[in-house]
Amino acid sequence: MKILDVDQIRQLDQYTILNEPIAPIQLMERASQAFTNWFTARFDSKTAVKVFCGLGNNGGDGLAIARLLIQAEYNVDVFVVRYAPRESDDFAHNHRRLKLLTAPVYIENPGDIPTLRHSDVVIDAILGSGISRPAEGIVRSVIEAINRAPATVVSVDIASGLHANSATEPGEITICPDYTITFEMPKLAMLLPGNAKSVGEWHVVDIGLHQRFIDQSPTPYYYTTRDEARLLLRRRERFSNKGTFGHALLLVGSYGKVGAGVLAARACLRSGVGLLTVQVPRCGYGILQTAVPEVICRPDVHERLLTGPSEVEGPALADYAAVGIGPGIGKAPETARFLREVLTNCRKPAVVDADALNLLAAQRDLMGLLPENSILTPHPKEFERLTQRWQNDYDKLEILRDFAQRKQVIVVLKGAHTAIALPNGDVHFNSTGNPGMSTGGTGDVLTGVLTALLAQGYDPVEAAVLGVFAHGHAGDLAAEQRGETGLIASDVTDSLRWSW
Ligand SMILES: NC(=O)C1=CN([C@@H]2O[C@H](COP(=O)(O)OP(=O)(O)OC[C@H]3O[C@@H](n4cnc5c(N)ncnc54)[C@H](O)[C@@H]3O)[C@@H](O)[C@H]2O)[C@@H](O)CC1
Ligand SMILES: Nc1ncnc2c1ncn2[C@@H]1O[C@H](COP(=O)(O)OP(=O)(O)O)[C@@H](O)[C@H]1O
Ligand SMILES: [K+]
Repeated sequence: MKILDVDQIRQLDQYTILNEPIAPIQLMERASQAFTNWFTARFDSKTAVKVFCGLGNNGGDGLAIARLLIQAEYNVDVFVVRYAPRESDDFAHNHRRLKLLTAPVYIENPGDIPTLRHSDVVIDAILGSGISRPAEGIVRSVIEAINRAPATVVSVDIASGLHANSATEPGEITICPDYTITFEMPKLAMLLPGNAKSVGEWHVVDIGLHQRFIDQSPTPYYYTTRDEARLLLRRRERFSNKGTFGHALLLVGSYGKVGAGVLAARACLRSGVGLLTVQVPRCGYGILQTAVPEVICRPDVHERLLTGPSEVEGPALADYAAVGIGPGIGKAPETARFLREVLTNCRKPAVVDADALNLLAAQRDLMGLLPENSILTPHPKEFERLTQRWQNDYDKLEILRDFAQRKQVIVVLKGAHTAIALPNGDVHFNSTGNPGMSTGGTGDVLTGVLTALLAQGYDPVEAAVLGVFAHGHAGDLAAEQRGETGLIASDVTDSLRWSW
């Protein structure tokens, strides 16, 4: 799904109005109905609803929502924050209609702000995507009062005060909602960690904006939907054999971190690889053979480190269908030398994770050896080591896009809504995963998943988008079974389903 910016969404509204065609007020009605459908499914009609409206179209939505809820026999109070003399045409239209049912209360001074109770549900329709300056004066006072109150808060389209696709500067205030119900597509702001409090749990509701305009609109930002991820999945052919699904090589582990290798290996096997060889330091031999009997184990000649040579013969590096390197390998100079050798000899895109990334950060010339379209999977700290500090999430996104383009690699920047930056500058945000996955070893599982997809011949871009989605989906299934708190990395592997 594309993520468009505010200007594009405004043009999309206009295009829909002209080409569907639909009257602007009808489009507002459709958006308000979509919000109301979500709201009535979530809160019953005994709920005390307090709708706070601004004077633009977001406020117009609020007035229409209030009318629809009154018609559905909810108990609704409406407040209009009168911060300016002018109101939008569609606000005025909905104001006239609402006044036939109820009298809104006008808030012009802080003394006009009502007291909110724990049982109240606030609908925040003060400012929407049209915000063009920080919230000040009475708007600020109302936002502060709502944030202080114990009530549940649901924002219409976007939390009042939050910018949809640019940074909220220090000192700016936003509503901190429990929920955001946004129209048609997520806004970039909703995918960035710094805005977590200004977004809450968010849901997209479809308001039928014109698909042709969306298709034609250029954007570097995408959000992976379940349907899109499903389309990437390949079926296993009836007359296949293990050769069909590739022979992968994982280079993993060091003394004390052999478990990282076990996690990556199990996830690789659960992701459909045909055959898997795992090279671990000699101390990991017994562990790996016991924990994962399905793999071919190549013990390194070194007892504790990965250094390269093994007594066990195997294919040349270039003959493996895919190579994954990093989980648990440590940062010893011997391992750094081996990494250099691997990157020099590996002609196919590789998966590079964890300490392999830290070694790249320490010896930047190694980056020049990365095979084109390799998949790097840093968490934010590892990415910072590879690049530089950033000022805010938007700055980070630019650094991310620039890095992927300059190095011609795929960067999977992990976290909630993992951002996958492609060599062409596009960024795909993931839609699956949960905070239960913030636990040691889940990243190692992802390395195994991605290596398996490359070995099966998935194009690296598709492998990254699909693998990250499937890994998060498995995390969500695991959390359903055990809850988030008790979730461990092996649960993610055990929940890999490859269907959704
Ligand atoms: N395609 C869509 O997504 C649709 C959007 N609609 C609604 O329209 C909203 C956008 O409407 P508008 O463009 O009128 O924007 P807003 O409702 O956000 O209002 C902006 C108005 O307030 C002023 N303003 C900007 N920043 C301010 C501040 N800090 N303090 C006080 N006033 C400020 C602006 O000059 C403008 O007049 C969306 O968020 C959504 O709720 C729906 O009605 C219809 C369809
Ligand atoms: N809050 C979260 N929401 C969704 N996914 C998360 C969250 N926290 C962590 N994850 C996922 O869990 C994995 C953690 O990887 P990483 O930090 O490398 O862990 P480790 O190095 O211990 O294996 C990543 O895939 C990341 O996207
Ligand atoms: K709002």
